[in-house]
Amino acid sequence: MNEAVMREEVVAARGIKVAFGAVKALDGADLVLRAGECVGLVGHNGAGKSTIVNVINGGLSPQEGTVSYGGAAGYHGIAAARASGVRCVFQELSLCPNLTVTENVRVMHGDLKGFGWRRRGLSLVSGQLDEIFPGHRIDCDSTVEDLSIAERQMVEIAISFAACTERPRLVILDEPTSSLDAGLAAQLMTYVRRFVAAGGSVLLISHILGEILSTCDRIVVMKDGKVVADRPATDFDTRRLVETMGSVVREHGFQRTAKEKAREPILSMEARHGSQLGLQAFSGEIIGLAGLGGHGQTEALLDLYLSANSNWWPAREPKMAFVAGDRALNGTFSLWSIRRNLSISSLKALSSRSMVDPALEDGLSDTWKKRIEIRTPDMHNPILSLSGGNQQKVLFARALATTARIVLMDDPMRGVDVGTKQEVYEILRAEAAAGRTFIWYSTEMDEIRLCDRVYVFRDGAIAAELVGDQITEANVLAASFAGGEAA
Ligand SMILES: Nc1ncnc2c1ncn2[C@@H]1O[C@H](COP(=O)(O)OP(=O)(O)OP(=O)(O)O)[C@@H](O)[C@H]1O
Repeated sequence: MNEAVMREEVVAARGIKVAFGAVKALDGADLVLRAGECVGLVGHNGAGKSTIVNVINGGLSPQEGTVSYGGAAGYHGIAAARASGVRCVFQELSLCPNLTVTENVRVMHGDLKGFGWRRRGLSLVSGQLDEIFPGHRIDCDSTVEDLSIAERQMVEIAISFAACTERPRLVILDEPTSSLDAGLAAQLMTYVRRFVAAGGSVLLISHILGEILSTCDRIVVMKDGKVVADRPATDFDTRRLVETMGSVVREHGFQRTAKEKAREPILSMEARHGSQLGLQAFSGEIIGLAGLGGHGQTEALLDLYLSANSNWWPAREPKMAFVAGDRALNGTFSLWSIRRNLSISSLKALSSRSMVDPALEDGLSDTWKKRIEIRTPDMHNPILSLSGGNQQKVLFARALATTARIVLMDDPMRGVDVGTKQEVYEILRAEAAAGRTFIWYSTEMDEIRLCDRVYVFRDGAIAAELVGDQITEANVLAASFAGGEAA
């Protein structure tokens, strides 16, 4: 018997079937997690990853199959999972926005009670934050809605790993680094390895294949509700992983454009916060905003957007479209259908005599459903019936479907699978070649490398402008830290 099989079973889900109406979210999936291992779970958007997490977490009862905790089949549910030491950091963050960080610890840890709980909760979460993200600057007395999306993600991760009366045995991390910059993501992965070395178990779900390959001991690949591979991580490299997921690795032979300077910029932002550098965008360029997360990139995008649009009366033909990064907060209309979520920014083009033409609206939604493969049987279904990555695709389609000449993107690829990302990159290239301009904040270096020109942000200001071959990870990192010199 090999070592993995001998290790103690923390959770085992076998033969799991879950259907939502006509959609078979899980179609006989197996997933076994053991102590002392980090398992990577990958698959295309809608493959069933979050659904199997909900089953393991006890929040969803399967129509068929069994779930056992600690090797003993028995009661299944949230309480059983919790009692077995299962904790989960959800893709759609679940902190209460109107409570402080410490009060959220109290909500998540029912055993934190009695006199002095606030003081104990504060030291629990701040200690855990220090351990996972040394050097973080989160004030645990602040209200969650005042934190950035990255800080909220960090807090939720810290609360899940924190041991109040009992240590967690299995922590499920569903897209934990989607809002973290490379430095914070690396800190988290280092901590995950420490937790696993001490006997803990981690299930890591991510579309960033590099972190799966470098952090996990075993990788499980899902496709259309089934597990199609379950092997040691050493059996995979990026290409094999992508192919097992059912996508094809494409080489990007993008030709960077050198269009600037000769013409008038179509957009500019003055230098700020003591920097000498402002931002200029020319027609047909893809401009990247890089740097450590939370250093003013999102604020710069919002300022650019508000410089051309009213924030209370939407223009009928806006000059700029905006793809929001925090889809739950300011991206999706959660009570609307997928189709309405997609068409909302194109109403003028879809209207005749001031009335929206349903046939045109259906045409638009069918076109984009095919173009970026929105996985749903019916675009009239509610937006929340989509998996997270598919919701993000709808936000993308909403912006690209407009006639806006400039598209601002606030780290828009969060949770989008690798196959779709490649499709979207090609759409961006084609649209840029046709004259559209993209200003793209991304926390992923692979995306920053696809840009024609990059502005690196530091402390709210532009610290460096990199063009063409200057766009390297080393130069971005050097400019991201005070005293660093980009080559
Ligand atoms: N509450 C629901 N109602 C209807 N369909 C649902 C519901 N939840 C999930 N689904 C469907 O089940 C399938 C699996 O979704 P799931 O969220 O598990 O995918 P995923 O692999 O986590 O995707 P992603 O990478 O985008 O997060 C999808 O087709 C999704 O649309």
